[in-house]
Amino acid sequence: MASLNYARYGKDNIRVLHRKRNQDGTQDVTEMTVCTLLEGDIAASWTHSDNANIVATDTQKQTTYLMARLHPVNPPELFGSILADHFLQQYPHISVAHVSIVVHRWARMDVAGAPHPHSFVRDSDEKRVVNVVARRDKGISIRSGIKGLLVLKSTGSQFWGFHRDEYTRLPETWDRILSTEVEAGWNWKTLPTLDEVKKESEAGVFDQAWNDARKITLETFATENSPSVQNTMYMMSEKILAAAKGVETVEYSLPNKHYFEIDLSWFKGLKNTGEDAEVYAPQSDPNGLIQCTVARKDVTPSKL
Ligand SMILES: O=c1[nH]c(=O)c2[nH]c(=O)[nH]c2[nH]1
Repeated sequence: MASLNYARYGKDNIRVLHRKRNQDGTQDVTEMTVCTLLEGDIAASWTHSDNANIVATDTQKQTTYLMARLHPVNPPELFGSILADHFLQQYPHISVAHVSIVVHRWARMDVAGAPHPHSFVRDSDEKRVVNVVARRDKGISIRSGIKGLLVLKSTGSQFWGFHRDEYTRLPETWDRILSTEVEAGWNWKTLPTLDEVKKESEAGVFDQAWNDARKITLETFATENSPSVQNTMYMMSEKILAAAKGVETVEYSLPNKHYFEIDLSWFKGLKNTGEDAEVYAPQSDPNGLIQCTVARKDVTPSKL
């Protein structure tokens, strides 16, 4: 005998572009990729070929388009909560609704020195991401984040004092290139209702936290003389917790994208290592991968 231990289903890669016409004649665009996943009294579809309780994934897609037409799409934390809450309100047999949103960058173009009213450029692969989980009678949990923010510093990074034994080859360094593709997330205190999410949204806390987290990430990366990726990400996390009061935990996942020095001394004794290093070999793989979850002192981290 078998039993269905866990099931959820939905529509992934729902692509939406929203155009907003402003009173002053300018327009805004928001492009996002949405994933919806539902849980609840749905097992019979798997176990007994009974689809009566299945809200078709196509319906979930149509609902996503409709909600984007009927409600604000910004901030994504609010839109995700509206969509997730709708699934719980509309379908009593659905107990948990997951909505993930990836927002793609469209930065307003500067043309002849002025912001253009309706033209945009994809200036980076960086994404703003949001994961919303609405649980019936248990509130709305939101994780906000940044993905794909590629950064590099050509000095101001060290790595020394690490454990050494007969397996160690890596020399200590007091000056190296540091590069990473930032993946950062911050988990909000669970909000009891959609109205509470709306209040937070109207107070601007989600956009403020995203701006602060991005600024903190970039400024800490640039200005700290980093002793390790580990320490740098901890500094960033501490600052985000200080800046965003409604955030309970901060997570970072940072690949260490290595740039190796190249010994060129075989050519007439040419110096290209240590203080003389100018030409480096970027490495695509393997890469270090450093991760952490940082909580306020009074909150027990859930994933450590
Ligand atoms: O910042 C770093 N942390 C490490 O754990 C590590 N390991 C390594 O080889 N280089 C680095 N750099």
